[in-house]
Amino acid sequence: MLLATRLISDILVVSSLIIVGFYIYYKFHISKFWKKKGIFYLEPTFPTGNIMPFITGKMSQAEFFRDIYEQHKNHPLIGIYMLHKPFLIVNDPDLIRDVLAKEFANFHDRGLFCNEEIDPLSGHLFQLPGKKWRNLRVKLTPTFTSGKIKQIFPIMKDSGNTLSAYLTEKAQTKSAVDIKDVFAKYSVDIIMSAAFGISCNSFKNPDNEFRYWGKKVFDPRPLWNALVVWAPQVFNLFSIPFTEKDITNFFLKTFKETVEYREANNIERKDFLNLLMQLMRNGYVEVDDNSNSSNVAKNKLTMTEAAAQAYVFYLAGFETSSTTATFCLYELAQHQDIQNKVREEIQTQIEKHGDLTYDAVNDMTYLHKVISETLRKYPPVVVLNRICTKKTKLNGTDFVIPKGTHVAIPVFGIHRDSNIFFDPDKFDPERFSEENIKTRHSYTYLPFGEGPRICIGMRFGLVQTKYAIISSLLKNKFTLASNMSSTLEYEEGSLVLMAKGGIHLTVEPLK
Ligand code: HEM
Repeated sequence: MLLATRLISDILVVSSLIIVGFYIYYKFHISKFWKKKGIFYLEPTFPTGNIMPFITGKMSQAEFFRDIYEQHKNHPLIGIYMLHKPFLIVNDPDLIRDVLAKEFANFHDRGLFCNEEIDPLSGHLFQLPGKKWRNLRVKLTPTFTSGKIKQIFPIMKDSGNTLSAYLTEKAQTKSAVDIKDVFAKYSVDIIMSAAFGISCNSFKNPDNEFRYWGKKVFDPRPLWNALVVWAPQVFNLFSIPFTEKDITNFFLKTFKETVEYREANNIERKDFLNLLMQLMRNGYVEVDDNSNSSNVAKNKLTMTEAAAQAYVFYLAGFETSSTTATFCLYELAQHQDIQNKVREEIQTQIEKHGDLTYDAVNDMTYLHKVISETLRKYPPVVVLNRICTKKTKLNGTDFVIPKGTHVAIPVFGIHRDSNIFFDPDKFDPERFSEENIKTRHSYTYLPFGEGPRICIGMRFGLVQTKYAIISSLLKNKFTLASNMSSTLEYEEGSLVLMAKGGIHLTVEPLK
């Protein structure tokens, strides 16, 4: 008994000493990093640095960075601490261009968790660093050409028709719909069909397992999501995967089964899965007819590597596009004049092209402005991340960014900056007229990121989002449901910008 008591008190003394030691180290060494560098910084608190509000889920990542940006935007650079790690927020558009493009060679990675051994699905384009990322990006780029997307377009049309039929039925009774849920069904159907070759039919079968896993992947996990971005070394340290085991098993199994089925039955279908199978078989994607690049055999993808890419198409493509379509319709429901103008353009282009073709969608220039403005006001990815891989002096500053420094670009804050976008809370598609675009620095509008690591699926995401809006508006009119406010709160623990409580709209047939 006496021995046990002594042991406990020894443990307490040792732990207290460790905590006090770490506190002193934090207070007098770690937290002095930015001060010593002469960079404007926010005073950290032990042990979480500056990120307490979103580790505890009190604030969304979007609002956290927007508030810092808004309060200190006169500083081109701001130093903050994520736990014990110094992070550099870059506010100035010229410096942002340096990080994302000019000095890309020193900022090519995002510094996120990636460990294919303990988490096989983490080995995808978004999270991979260095040479592995570069090689994969080269291989995957031909997957997203305009020609390839045109080939995949019929998959979008199928899902668009199902979406349209669903909304038309709801309109008969002038019902309120949770539009985020509706667009999530539409997007999951497209991406599961295009990347995994699976037909989900989420409208007829809302509880299908693909919807279930899709929801699970995006369940808000404030601490987990904060760690993967801001302190990914925690996962390596304890050998824990970021992706939950059952999610990994599900996606790997689904991918492998479809690949084996297609191979056994010699099935060729125009979709991403087919292109990933080409990368497994040959190491390259067959180029479009009109392209002059050559098909040179390169390293082939393994089944797991290819599955990780299908998974990232799902991850990066599903939530971003459905969120954009949701916010877009939310704004159109509040601006009937804009809604009518979009609908008129849709009808005109369908008449001109004789059908709702890929080219007709691309000719809808007003719709493009409307989606661009939606992505300005509600960028799904609120912060861009990079890590400095070689010490770099940024142009026009005396500051040398040390190797290993994490960099954050506060997209949401910049998009809502009244000095850049006058009256930023106003929804105004004309901000994206050719003349108005020319008046702005090109690095002040970053919904898809920029530079060599820009979103690879941008074209696909835009067409998918536009098709959702077209399918919704053709026969129906939308207004805000009675329980909806014209101001929104955002989900705290979410990786992408998401409205709290969903977005509810009333749908009725066009007169
Ligand atoms: C409206 C829809 C979308 C938005 C707003 C969006 C936004 C973004 C952003 C901001 C990035 C980071 C760029 C950077 O760090 O500079 C990104 C990267 C990426 N996106 Fe998208 N995205 C969308 C749709 C898609 C779709 C449909 C796919 C695939 C089917 C996709 C696949 C990816 C991938 C693989 C990356 C990582 C690229 C790399 O690191 O090389 N995205 N996206």
